Amino acid sequence: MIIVNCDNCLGLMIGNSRLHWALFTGATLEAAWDTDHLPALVVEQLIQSWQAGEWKTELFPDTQINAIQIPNSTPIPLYVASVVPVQTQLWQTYPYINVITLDQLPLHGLYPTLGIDRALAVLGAGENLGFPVLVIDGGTALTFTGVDAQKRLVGGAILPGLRLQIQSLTDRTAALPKIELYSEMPPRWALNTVEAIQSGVSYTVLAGVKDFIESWWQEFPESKIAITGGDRTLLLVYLQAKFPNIAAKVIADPHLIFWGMQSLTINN
Ligand SMILES: Nc1ncnc2c1ncn2[C@@H]1O[C@H](COP(=O)(O)OP(=O)(O)O)[C@@H](O)[C@H]1O
Ligand SMILES: CC(C)(COP(=O)(O)O)[C@@H](O)C(=O)NCCC(=O)O
Ligand SMILES: [K+]
Repeated sequence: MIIVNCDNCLGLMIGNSRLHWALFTGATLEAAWDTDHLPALVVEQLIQSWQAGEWKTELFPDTQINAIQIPNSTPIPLYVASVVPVQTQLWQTYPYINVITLDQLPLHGLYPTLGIDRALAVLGAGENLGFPVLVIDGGTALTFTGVDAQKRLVGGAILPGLRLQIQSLTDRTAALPKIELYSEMPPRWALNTVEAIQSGVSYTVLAGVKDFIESWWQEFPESKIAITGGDRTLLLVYLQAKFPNIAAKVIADPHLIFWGMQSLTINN
């Protein structure tokens, strides 16, 4: 297991849609924000500044980090977890990078190709809420990841996330338009194309989520369930609309991956 030792350090989770950033001071999560994947030139600029101990917060306009006064000082340590190897590559020239890998986590029974985002999120959820725990991550992919009381991976599942489902219909059909999902459950029996897509995606995903949760509770009746990722709020609103009793027991938390990183810090 690695020990993350930091006064001021950056955490970076590289997802398939976006970058997820965190500023830690010791074991405290001071700020978290998301950006798009960055062009190589911007990455170069950041690397050079951080090496000189300068934060370059102006490169993250309109994000939480701009509200924080951080003194420039020594080179800034960067802890990276990534499920996108070409994006990881961009940061590899930074001398103060630490790439977090599965073997560094205090979890058992992980299979070698498991996503580090899933492992960190389920670790973070378990450290905060207790084990066993099930994590639902509504990201580019929608994933379920469950760990038992002994911190052993029980298993999980992967399906296309909400945006990806809609996008794949638009991309691979002639007649289906580009649409957005609304923050409310649409009517099930649609009478137009837009609502038909909205209905199809939201009702089937919701039925799947409910089924995975109920199945998990059959094995682990006392287990906490946490939901994270860019679609967590939408999924929870859908769940509240159709299955309020289940929704009431699902805990939404955008920072599970960073709680996982935080649990590795020396000050923790
Ligand atoms: N600015 C955004 N860019 C991309 N996805 C977004 C954005 N805001 C909300 N989302 C939603 O978040 C989901 C992606 O979740 P996210 O956790 O960012 O993915 P990843 O961790 O794979 O990068 C998409 O399905 C989309 O519906
Ligand atoms: C399933 C994922 C694509 C999810 O990535 P994300 O949606 O968070 O960008 C990622 O966790 C991954 O690449 N996993 C490797 C395969 C596995 O977990 O079994
Ligand atoms: K994710």
